[in-house]
Amino acid sequence: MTRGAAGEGRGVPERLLVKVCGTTSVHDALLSAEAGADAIGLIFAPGSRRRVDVQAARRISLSVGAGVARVGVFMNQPLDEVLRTAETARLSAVQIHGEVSSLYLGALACYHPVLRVLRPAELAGQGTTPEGPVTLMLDAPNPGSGEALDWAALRADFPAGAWLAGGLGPLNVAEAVRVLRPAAVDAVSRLEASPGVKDPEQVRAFVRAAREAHRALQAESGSP
Ligand SMILES: O=C(O)c1ccccc1NCC(=O)[C@H](O)[C@H](O)COP(=O)(O)O
Repeated sequence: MTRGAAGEGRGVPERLLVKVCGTTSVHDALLSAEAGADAIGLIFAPGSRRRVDVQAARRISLSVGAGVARVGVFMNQPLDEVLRTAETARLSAVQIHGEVSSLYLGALACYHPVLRVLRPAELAGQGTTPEGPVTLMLDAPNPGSGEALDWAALRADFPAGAWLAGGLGPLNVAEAVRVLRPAAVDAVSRLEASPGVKDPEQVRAFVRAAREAHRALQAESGSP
């Protein structure tokens, strides 16, 4: 991955990962996998309309196999709950929202790759997302709300190597990729027919638009 200081002369990442979040069924997991997604998100955060139970998540994870990353999404949940869920649901990474300590993140990172979610107001001064098991991810203040961020305003502070979420969909992902050059894009609301149920056309169009945008950036910059 090409990295650099936040904002300054950011390169084009070698790969753009695409994550389709809020998967609640084997049917939708296979749809995302067939559309070419690199990762699916399984939400365990309390109160989410897309929350999935651990046994259903396990069936979903096993259905897509090792070729698609299974990211468990948690919000202010105890460490032992996250670790037990990750094991039972066969997660390959955990995404952590909310107020947690660096000790908590460090302990989790001993066992699983961690996506640490930040809101726009927390971005300043983060620098580059660190090499290693904790990767930064920018999301809207109200996750899963479909609210898009002001990418141009965040450009100077967006850490190289970070993931991007927040109101992304087939119609705007190309612009977000062009402005912020994230290492990965993640979406849920704009890919749904109803909460927790995917719209196949939107999922396919999102993956396609993200890939095309990344290819165009690579071509422009002369990267292979
Ligand atoms: O989607 C939810 O219901 C949710 C609830 C609580 C914590 C996280 C949640 N979603 C996490 C995601 O990774 C979403 O894909 C991300 O917030 C983007 O959502 P959207 O803006 O709706 O595309």
